[in-house]
Amino acid sequence: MKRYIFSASLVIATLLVWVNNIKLFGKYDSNTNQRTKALRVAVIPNNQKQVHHIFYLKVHKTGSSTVQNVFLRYGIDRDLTFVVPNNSSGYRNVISYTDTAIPGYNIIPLPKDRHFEMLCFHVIYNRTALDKIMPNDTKYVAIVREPFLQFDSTLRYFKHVFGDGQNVSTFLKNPHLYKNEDVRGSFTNNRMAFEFDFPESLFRDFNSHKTQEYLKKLDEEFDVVLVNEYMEESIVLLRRILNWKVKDVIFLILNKNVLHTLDNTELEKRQLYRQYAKLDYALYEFFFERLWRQINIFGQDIFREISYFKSLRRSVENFCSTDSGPFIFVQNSTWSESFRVSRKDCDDMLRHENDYVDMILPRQYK
Ligand SMILES: Nc1ncnc2c1ncn2[C@@H]1O[C@H](COP(=O)(O)OS(=O)(=O)O)[C@@H](OP(=O)(O)O)[C@H]1O
Repeated sequence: MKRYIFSASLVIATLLVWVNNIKLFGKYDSNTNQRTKALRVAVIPNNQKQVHHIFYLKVHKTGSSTVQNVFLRYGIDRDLTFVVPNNSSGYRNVISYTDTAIPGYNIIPLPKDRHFEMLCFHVIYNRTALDKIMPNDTKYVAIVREPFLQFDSTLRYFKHVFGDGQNVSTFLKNPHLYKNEDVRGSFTNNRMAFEFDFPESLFRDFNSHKTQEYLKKLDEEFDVVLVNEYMEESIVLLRRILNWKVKDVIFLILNKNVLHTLDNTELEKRQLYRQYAKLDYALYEFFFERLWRQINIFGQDIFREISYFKSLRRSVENFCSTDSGPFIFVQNSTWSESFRVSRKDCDDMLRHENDYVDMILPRQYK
């Protein structure tokens, strides 16, 4: 009888683990019957080394500067070698608005006896080209934002080009009448998808099947895609996958635009934009869903870390925006040893990327 109960319990336990795995690990690649890369990378042993090889796709108007600052701080502190723009874009902090990174064309050549470790300036993704400059074990990270908010942020940022937003509905009703249709030069034609290097034919002629095929490729190639609306959740996931310390990933919000264009025509504009920016919506929805699948792999503990991180960030934001002493002391926790956040840390978190370029250049190319 005892043996029967034991065997029955074992069967039930096995079934529970199996069901739980399906729930936690979610999607299986139908071709290989394997978990997709994003879900594999999330299961890392605790004793793994910190990741130093990173490509970060800094997608425009998604909160990308806030996250870039985390990479710049980390890389500078450890003297990592950055891929740096050579100013051919006209900007010191932009590799290219239209192309991927190409040595001798838009990036400064590799310093002697070093290899590139981090790329975090604006550039267009292209895996074949990036494989030529980044190490094989590079983690690929990117960021997306709810498409209409990304579009609205773009319009406000480039107000000198787009005006005060009055003509947006007219444009969205007939986008093909505008030169915006040339996807390479455009900041409003599915810009996020363009930066992710979606095939150009899909911008002219949307095809759901081909879009999903391309998303499958991105799913295999990117380790973490952060979602602006869940920034803290995304950053905690990133910290775990890179095996970095809590202090490394604290951030202050950068590049906030206080202007607002959202008004009583917003609903109409949203509907028109969804019709127009099909690639951006497909991209966002895909990685939104994937973010939560990845987070869930870590179980309840990651949710505790997220709420700890949110409250820590509030304290840091408060400290950095007031005149309240030279540092705050952060007690040790399940996720971190104790550490201090100093006035210098606040300055580092707020420093503009151009100032980081000025710090990187003399170190790498002395
Ligand atoms: N942490 C966090 N969470 C949510 N949103 C954030 C965050 N950090 C920056 N932002 C918002 O992102 C917008 C700026 O994006 P980028 O830094 O990518 O702009 S840029 O392309 O580098 O110019 C800009 O959006 P708008 O204010 O709507 O224009 C920022 O407010």
